[in-house]
Amino acid sequence: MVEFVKSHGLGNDYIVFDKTQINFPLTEKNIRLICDRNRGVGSDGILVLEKINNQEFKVRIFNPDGSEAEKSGNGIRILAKYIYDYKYTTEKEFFIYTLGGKVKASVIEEQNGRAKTIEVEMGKVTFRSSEIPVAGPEREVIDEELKINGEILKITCLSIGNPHCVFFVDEIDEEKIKSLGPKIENNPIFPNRINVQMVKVLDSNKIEIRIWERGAGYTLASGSSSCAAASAAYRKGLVNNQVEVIMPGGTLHIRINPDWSVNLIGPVEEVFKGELSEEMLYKLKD
Ligand SMILES: N[C@H](CCC[C@H](N)C(=O)O)C(=O)O
Repeated sequence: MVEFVKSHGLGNDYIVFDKTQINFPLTEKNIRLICDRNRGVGSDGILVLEKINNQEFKVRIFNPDGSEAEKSGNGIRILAKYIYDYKYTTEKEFFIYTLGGKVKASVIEEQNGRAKTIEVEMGKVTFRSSEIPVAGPEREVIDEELKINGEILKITCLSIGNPHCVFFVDEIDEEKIKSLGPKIENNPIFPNRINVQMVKVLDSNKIEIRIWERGAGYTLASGSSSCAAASAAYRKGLVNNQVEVIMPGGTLHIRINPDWSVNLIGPVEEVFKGELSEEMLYKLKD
């Protein structure tokens, strides 16, 4: 029997598996099938948890297209809630190793022994082209021109473990992010592809964003995208170091520290628990 929990962070939903229960290969085909909203469980991604000890955990993060991600802000909050609620730890603060580095999660609000609000130390951002990566000469990618759809965009790119491409607008336009998103995501100057954010600065402590995620497409919220958009705006002097990031799914609170490490605070909700049926497991093992 393969059990899972389905949770979301502001409408960005993930399926959580315990690694010890997984008895099928984590192939692209299988990840795509499980994340399929018609033929599978359906989600914006999969988290596979491995316990190291009472305070250290490891996670693999998968996008619904089957690709593996280095980091996920909503994913880490969802995983932290799972670790706490299902008593994998006796602590309220613990570390999670991701492909994009070690992060620290803290349960900062709970109700009846279940985590409601999580803070994540997401790691440091870098604007260096070689660390994102962005093709071309070694440089910081700030306000560079990129031609997309015959339009010249000014982009600021960074990594917080996973890669992000940020552009600023006067007015949010959902159709525009849905048309530009895939063209930017898959542009050859991004060897590992890239997550995309359209950003409208509302005031010195508030931005509104729309997201096109690498390997997932349009999502209602994204933690790492929130960190990236806030960091790009801060680097350009458009906001202070504490930023509310407003998305269709809700608001996340970001703090950019002097060393360019970024903290993220936001809610998590568990929706249901389930188990993969024998028929599904038969397909996954095929
Ligand atoms: N699609 C992302 C991973 C998930 C990020 C997002 N869901 C978040 O909350 O940070 C990537 O390939 O880097």
